[in-house]
Amino acid sequence: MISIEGLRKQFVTKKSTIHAVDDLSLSIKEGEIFGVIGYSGAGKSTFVRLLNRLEEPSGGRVVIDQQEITALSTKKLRLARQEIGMIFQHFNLLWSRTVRDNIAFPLEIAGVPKRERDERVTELVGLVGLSGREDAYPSQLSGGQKQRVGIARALANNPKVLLCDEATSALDPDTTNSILDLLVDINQKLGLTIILITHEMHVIRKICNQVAVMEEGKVVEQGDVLDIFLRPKQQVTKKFVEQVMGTNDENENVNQLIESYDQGKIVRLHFIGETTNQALISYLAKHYKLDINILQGKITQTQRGAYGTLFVQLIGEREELDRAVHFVKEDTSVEVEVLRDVN
Ligand SMILES: Nc1ncnc2c1ncn2[C@@H]1O[C@H](COP(=O)(O)OP(=O)(O)OP(=O)(O)O)[C@@H](O)[C@H]1O
Repeated sequence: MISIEGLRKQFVTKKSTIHAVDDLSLSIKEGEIFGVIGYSGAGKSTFVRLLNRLEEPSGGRVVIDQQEITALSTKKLRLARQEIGMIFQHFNLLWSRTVRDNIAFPLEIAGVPKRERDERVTELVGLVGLSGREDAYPSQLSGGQKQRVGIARALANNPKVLLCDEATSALDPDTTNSILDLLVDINQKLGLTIILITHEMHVIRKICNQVAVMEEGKVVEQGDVLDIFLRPKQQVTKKFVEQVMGTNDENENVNQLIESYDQGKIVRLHFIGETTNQALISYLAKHYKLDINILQGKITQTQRGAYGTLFVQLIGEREELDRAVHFVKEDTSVEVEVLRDVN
């Protein structure tokens, strides 16, 4: 759906030349929610603004739905932008216009007749959950509601792609979650491809399928979200994963666990993304003669199921414990490591 090749943007200032986006190549599939994460200054905003040429590239190619955006004349670009919706951290609403008129604005520009415009606005207001607030002004809305207006306005012309530039960064955690849920809902209902820029890994974890990590204008790591959580390679990626999973001070703790719980087996269960495995603990307790003691762990949810680690103590006859461990190894996708066997 989107192909980006060798994209570059330099800002030349009196003192220096800043390579905000530096030879960046990516391809993004149709219907995907693609996250781009990086710390402040990594070049994320510049990157996303290059995609619809709110910022003119210094070099490289952007192709969206078979249309080479980087080769379009100003006039054709205006039309192409109707296919690319965008939402912003600070909403960018028109303060003197009501919710209804904000959402109608891109339709007016596209020359949609009044009756059709009204119908479309009513539909969009319902889609983003703002029915009843059509006549409110932005100043009368909460942050989450303002972003809902931003989303409805971005969707007005039925775009194929939605660009989100730190769309939840100004919102509190609950509101962030409700806006992220809305984005997933829209992605599923409309089959829209979403590119989402953020500095928060929990946003990526919650809704993205794919993620690219940016540092100094480049993509330094990229892949399926679950794989990136499982095997982060770059230091910067490891730090982002730690935002969600906590720091990796397990090794010290493991020795402590082994010393404190001297009965049975101590095992580490590593959940890597299949939701069917979430009932594993109760399954083991029901089907094998053993007691399970959960000692420590952290499990989080991604779009592809649970990810995380659980340390458990299995108490029972050696043979029964061996059978249970064998079952987990052979018949589930949960990775199991015996840290201390029966004494
Ligand atoms: N118009 C501009 N003129 C000069 N330098 C710029 C301009 N816009 C961005 N930059 C520089 O380009 C680099 C990347 O900025 P960008 O805003 O894209 O990063 P970011 O990852 O989005 O960070 P943040 O989340 O803080 O906005 C920074 O060094 C920034 O100072």
